[in-house]
Amino acid sequence: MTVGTAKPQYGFLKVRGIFAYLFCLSGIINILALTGAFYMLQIYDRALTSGSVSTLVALSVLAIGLYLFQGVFDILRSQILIRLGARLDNRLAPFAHTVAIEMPRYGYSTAEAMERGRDVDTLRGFLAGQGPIALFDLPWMPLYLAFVWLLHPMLGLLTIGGAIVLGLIAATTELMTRRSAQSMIRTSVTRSSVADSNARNADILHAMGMTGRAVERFERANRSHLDCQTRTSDISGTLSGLSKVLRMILQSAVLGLGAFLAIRGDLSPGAIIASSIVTARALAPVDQVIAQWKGIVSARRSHHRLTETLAVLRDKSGQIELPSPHQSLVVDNVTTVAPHSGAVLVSDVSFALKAGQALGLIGPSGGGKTTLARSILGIWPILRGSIRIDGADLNQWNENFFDRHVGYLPQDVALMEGTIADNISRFAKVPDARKIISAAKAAGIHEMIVHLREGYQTELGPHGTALSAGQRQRIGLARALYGDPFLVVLDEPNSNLDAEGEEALTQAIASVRQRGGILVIVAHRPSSLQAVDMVGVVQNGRLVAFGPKDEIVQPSKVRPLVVERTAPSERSPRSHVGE
Ligand SMILES: Nc1ncnc2c1ncn2[C@@H]1O[C@H](COP(=O)(O)OP(=O)(O)OP(=O)(O)O)[C@@H](O)[C@H]1O
Repeated sequence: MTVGTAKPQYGFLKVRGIFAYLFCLSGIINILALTGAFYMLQIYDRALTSGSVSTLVALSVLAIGLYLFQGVFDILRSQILIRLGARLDNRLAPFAHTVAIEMPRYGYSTAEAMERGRDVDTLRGFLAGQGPIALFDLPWMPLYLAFVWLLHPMLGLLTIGGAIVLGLIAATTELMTRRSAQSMIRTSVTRSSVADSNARNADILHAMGMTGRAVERFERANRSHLDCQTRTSDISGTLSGLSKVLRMILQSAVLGLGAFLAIRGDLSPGAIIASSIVTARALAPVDQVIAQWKGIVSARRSHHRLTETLAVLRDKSGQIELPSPHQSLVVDNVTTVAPHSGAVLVSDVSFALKAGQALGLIGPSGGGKTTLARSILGIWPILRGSIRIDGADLNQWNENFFDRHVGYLPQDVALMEGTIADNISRFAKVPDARKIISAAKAAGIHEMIVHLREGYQTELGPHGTALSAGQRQRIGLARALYGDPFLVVLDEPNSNLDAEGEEALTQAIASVRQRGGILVIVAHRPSSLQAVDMVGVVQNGRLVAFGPKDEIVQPSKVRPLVVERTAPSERSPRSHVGE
């Protein structure tokens, strides 16, 4: 999957320096964390034995100073991690969102696509939590083990043994939760898909009394997600509890062993307390890592997916801006497959159009007209062949080309939340009022718009719900015509139009031709073909006929525009409709 956008700032790689800095900072914090142990050693073995109050005061002042330092470094570390999360978010969110927008084109569900956007949130949330702190502290564990070893090798051995057991628990947590964590993502995506589909089809659910069943469907998806979540939490919760108990046992065991060694005269009383403090501190990160395991796994998964996401973003920013197209559209031997299933939907289609020509695509329902229109615009990636505009492959044109020189009206119109002016101007940063009005006039909807109370500033709800289907279609047409694009593709633009709308459409097609543009229209009604000069018949995924309208559609037989449906295995030779 390649996506044309600005150059991705690969935030992950650039944070390596910060990670090194955080590692060193964690080193300082961990060294300072030995303060308590040293303080105990000095109090018991020096101040108490000498009975010197001034030594006690000096040691206490020093300890307080070191604690304060540790606190400052701790705050610094967590602030850096929070800012790192925000910085990653800033850099990655636009790219993750671009991919989320692109994914449905490749057959992914909206819920799967939205998951990419959530990955950025997951990663930022993780960086602001306790997980990374535990991970940064973990490598400094040997420092504490060495300290305990120096106090007495037997204490060192006991602590190392405890650390190994806790490490094994962490590894078991990873192994046992891996599979259920994956199922959790799957069930979460399914749940979001069901919720999304129910919300989108609210009208149908209400009108046909399907709400109850829709809720049941959601409940089932929700239950299986919750089951997965419970299983994962059960495993990590149990192992986390076990590790906590073990840590407490170990701490007491260190105290006990220390006391035993002290009784034998091998250890000072101060060392007993110090070893207990240090053991607790040494094992805390392992404990934390186990407790935070769910978050760590989610963050790792999000990181992995974002890395993949960024890898597929192809940089088109350096691409040379080609001159404005003004000559031709060539569809050369194009074969398109369905995203995901890989089924061939359109095969070996070739035709060429010159500036000033308009092509009407006709044929039976399901024949492949929409798929061909989508392939021409690069919405669905083509498997074989090429689409060339003024000789240059579609891949060579950058996003500016599509913005300035392409107009598209899809079958389902798809207006966005915003004003009518926003929608017509394609959400231009600086909308050009002249162009908006001219596009609205070309679509024959200017009068209707100015009669609205807010005129061009009328806010459309999500999906343009404030308008009728015919009005939405005409605003969609105006959006396709905005800025006089060179290539205009209209997919059944008249399915909701009245006679006046049809007339405006015919005029719009004629004016695209007059100004030297190229227009492709997917048509079901003969009336849409009035202003076109070329006709192509798409049947069973093939262009079975292509040529001047007068040759392809015989006026006496205009009715049979809808070609008889043939079995998918039959491949018709080139033929003329109505012959
Ligand atoms: N997302 C998809 N995944 C798989 N197959 C698809 C997808 N969309 C469409 N198809 C299949 O591709 C074939 C062509 O569909 P297409 O929408 O291009 O036909 P059409 O000629 O535009 O039909 P209509 O006139 O009814 O709009 C159909 O058999 C359809 O089932």
